[in-house]
Amino acid sequence: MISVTPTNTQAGSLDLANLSAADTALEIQNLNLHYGEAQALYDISMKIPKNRVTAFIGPSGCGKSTLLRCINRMNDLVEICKVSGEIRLHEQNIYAKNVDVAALRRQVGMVFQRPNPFPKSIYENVVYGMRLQGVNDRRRLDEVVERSLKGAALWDEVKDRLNESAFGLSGGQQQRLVIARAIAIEPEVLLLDEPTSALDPISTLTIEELITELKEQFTVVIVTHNMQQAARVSDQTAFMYMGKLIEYADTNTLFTTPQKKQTEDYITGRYG
Ligand SMILES: Nc1ncnc2c1ncn2[C@@H]1O[C@H](COP(=O)(O)OP(=O)(O)OP(=O)(O)O)[C@@H](O)[C@H]1O
Repeated sequence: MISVTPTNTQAGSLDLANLSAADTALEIQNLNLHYGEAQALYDISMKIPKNRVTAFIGPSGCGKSTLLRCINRMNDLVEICKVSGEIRLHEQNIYAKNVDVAALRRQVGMVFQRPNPFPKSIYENVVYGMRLQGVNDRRRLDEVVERSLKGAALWDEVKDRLNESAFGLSGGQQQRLVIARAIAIEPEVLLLDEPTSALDPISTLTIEELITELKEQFTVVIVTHNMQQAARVSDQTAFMYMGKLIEYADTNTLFTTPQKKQTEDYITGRYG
């Protein structure tokens, strides 16, 4: 008995195994990852389609966040972490020696589980990345602030208090501010690591609606513990177990007719 019913209005199904280059945002190939002696990812290969939402699901410790963090090389910050294999963005392996990691992280933005606004005003949080790039033209920054806050469905709530501290916002508003900060520099890919797990149900719903809008402009990859959330927001779902990619399919297909017994056991709540 399948307990999760996909409810989102998913984009039409894609042949994920044979995705054309034009439809592919990222291609992960034979990715293996070790933390010291312990292997956390085993030979992961998958194509992540453009302008869609891809969810990584699976029981705690299966490697979802590790895989997500490989996509913008956040794992570089972990000294004992060793990666082999490739992740290609525009045909370029992001693990190649000549890659500018700061530039990669501008193309591949990330939002974490807990909202992490900077101790600055709402306005300065949004323009932080622009200022780092040396942009100080007020009119241009004003435009970015309005566009990004509208894009993060926060503008109407904060337009009259842009110079107030970001810490005065609710948790859900802070998470949307962090999304506005991430999209202000116009990345191509947005990585969301359990973005609603610290939020109340209403804020969660707002962020889920936002994710569906964001895919028009960005490729979104989300890690979630919550299968209902994956079913609501994602177009494709990857089920991982013990560091392996067990099944990757359109969300509707994965939740209604899983091909692997491990997937079926997980989505029907038999383990995890
Ligand atoms: N910095 C680290 N150093 C050593 N081991 C790590 C590190 N980060 C993760 N691991 C290990 O890698 C494995 C995968 O962890 P990861 O956090 O990617 O799983 P997850 O599926 O995202 O789990 P959760 O849903 O609980 O967040 C686990 O065994 C974890 O203990």
